[in-house]
Amino acid sequence: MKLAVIGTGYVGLVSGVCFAELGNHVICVDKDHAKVELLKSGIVPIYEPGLKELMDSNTKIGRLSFTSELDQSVQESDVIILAVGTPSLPSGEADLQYIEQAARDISSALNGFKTIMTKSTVPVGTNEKIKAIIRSQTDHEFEIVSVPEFLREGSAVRDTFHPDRIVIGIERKEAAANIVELHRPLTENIIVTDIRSAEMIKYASNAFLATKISFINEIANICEKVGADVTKVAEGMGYDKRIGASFLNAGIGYGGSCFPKDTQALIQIAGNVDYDFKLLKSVVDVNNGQRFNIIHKLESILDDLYGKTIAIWGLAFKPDTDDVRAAPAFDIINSLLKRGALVRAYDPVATENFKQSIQHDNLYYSKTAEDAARQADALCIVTEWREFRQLSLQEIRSWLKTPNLIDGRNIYTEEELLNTDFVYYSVGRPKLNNGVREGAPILL
Ligand SMILES: NC(=O)c1ccc[n+]([C@@H]2O[C@H](COP(=O)([O-])OP(=O)(O)OC[C@H]3O[C@@H](n4cnc5c(N)ncnc54)[C@H](O)[C@@H]3O)[C@@H](O)[C@H]2O)c1
Ligand SMILES: O=c1ccn([C@@H]2O[C@H](COP(=O)(O)OP(=O)(O)O[C@H]3O[C@H](CO)[C@@H](O)[C@H](O)[C@H]3O)[C@@H](O)[C@H]2O)c(=O)[nH]1
Repeated sequence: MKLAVIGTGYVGLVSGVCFAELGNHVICVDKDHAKVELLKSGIVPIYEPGLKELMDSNTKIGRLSFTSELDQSVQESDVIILAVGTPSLPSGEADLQYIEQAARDISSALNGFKTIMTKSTVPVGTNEKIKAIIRSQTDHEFEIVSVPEFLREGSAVRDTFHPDRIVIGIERKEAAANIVELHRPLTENIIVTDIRSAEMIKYASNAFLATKISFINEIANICEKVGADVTKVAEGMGYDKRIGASFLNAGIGYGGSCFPKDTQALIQIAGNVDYDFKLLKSVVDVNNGQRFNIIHKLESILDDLYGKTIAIWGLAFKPDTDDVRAAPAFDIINSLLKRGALVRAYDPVATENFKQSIQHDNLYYSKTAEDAARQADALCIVTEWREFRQLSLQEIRSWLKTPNLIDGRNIYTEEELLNTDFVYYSVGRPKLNNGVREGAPILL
């Protein structure tokens, strides 16, 4: 099949490359000329494991190309895939300006029947708007299909080749054949439904996953007070197939370009039809507070943070990505700077992106984990990069001025802390002091 992918961000680029790998001819289009030039010269503008190799091999054999010329790409393709951004407006609603512009751009280029497939996450009713925009500008026939994307950053290539399901929302089920065929090599789990339900499946899925995270984080906060261990609690819950073990990792809360924006957007979608989505509002509230537990824990050890040196390991919103959109590290670092702390931050790949948003006299970006930790009064683990896990606690101890470790992602076990002199705070597990549990009240 011949495909044009509009928007070469995390979703568009990964989808384009993977569809090419499946044997389709793919033209990736972006209005960002600098990005297109990078892609043309073989440089992947994002960090995503496994993407570069597939991009290179498919470009080489001529199945994959990059351009800013939308008209020609649309005219040469059977299926047009919309993968432009839908960020949040200040109100929390999804900003549809990019997708509406892309719809206008496509409509003026149409030269015959096309299938227009929306992968961007869009509020219920948006595909109908897209249809109306295109209909108002062309007499050519076209079919609108909503195929929401469920990939995760950091494992986007793997997720694209092994999706749990493909959701296809379409007005006339009989028109779905080519889109089913396009996705058939990926999974047997293909659900064909109406467009509004497809749009809602995407928001409901993200909102549910966000709810799981806030739920376990609240359980973790209670565990800290009653002397229980949330990792054991989650394990015990997870064996119940109705609950499931995934997405029960307690920590500093969710970030990224999807959960924060999509939960807000769903609250707005509900609000627009006079429905007060109380549960989801609480999920967001819990998440917004969770990251500050790191600050409270630091203050409980160091008291006043003014003039203290705090090392931050991890700036990306999760490991294996350079994406810092809505990363909890922003709030944590800003809060430390506000208290007069000196911050030494390190991330294996996301530093450059992070730097573009915060520069401050008291914020130093280190080139190594060791450099960030040197002579620090405390070390905070904000993102669970594998690199951090591979360092020995003895080594880390030798770099720090005082052995204070705040593990926001529970990367160490209690056993590993035995025989060390760390003051160790994690999330939802008892505080350890010199390897010994401290402060857990005994419940009778
Ligand atoms: N990032 C994810 O993990 C993920 C996963 C699932 C769904 N989504 C959804 O997919 C959509 C895209 O997300 P993303 O993270 O890939 O966005 P992104 O910001 O990384 O990329 C969007 C790209 O679209 C380009 N663009 C915008 N308007 C254009 C136009 N008119 N013509 C050509 N190019 C245009 C931009 O220049 C940019 O390169 C969003 O709706 C998002 O919610 C994202
Ligand atoms: O048990 C968990 C799992 C995740 N997180 C956090 O949740 C956020 C999101 O993580 P993840 O879902 O792995 O990454 P995303 O790339 O944001 O992917 C989510 O958002 C995408 C965009 O809509 C969807 O396509 C994916 O299905 C959905 O998982 C990150 O900050 C994680 O640290 C936790 O705190 N605990």
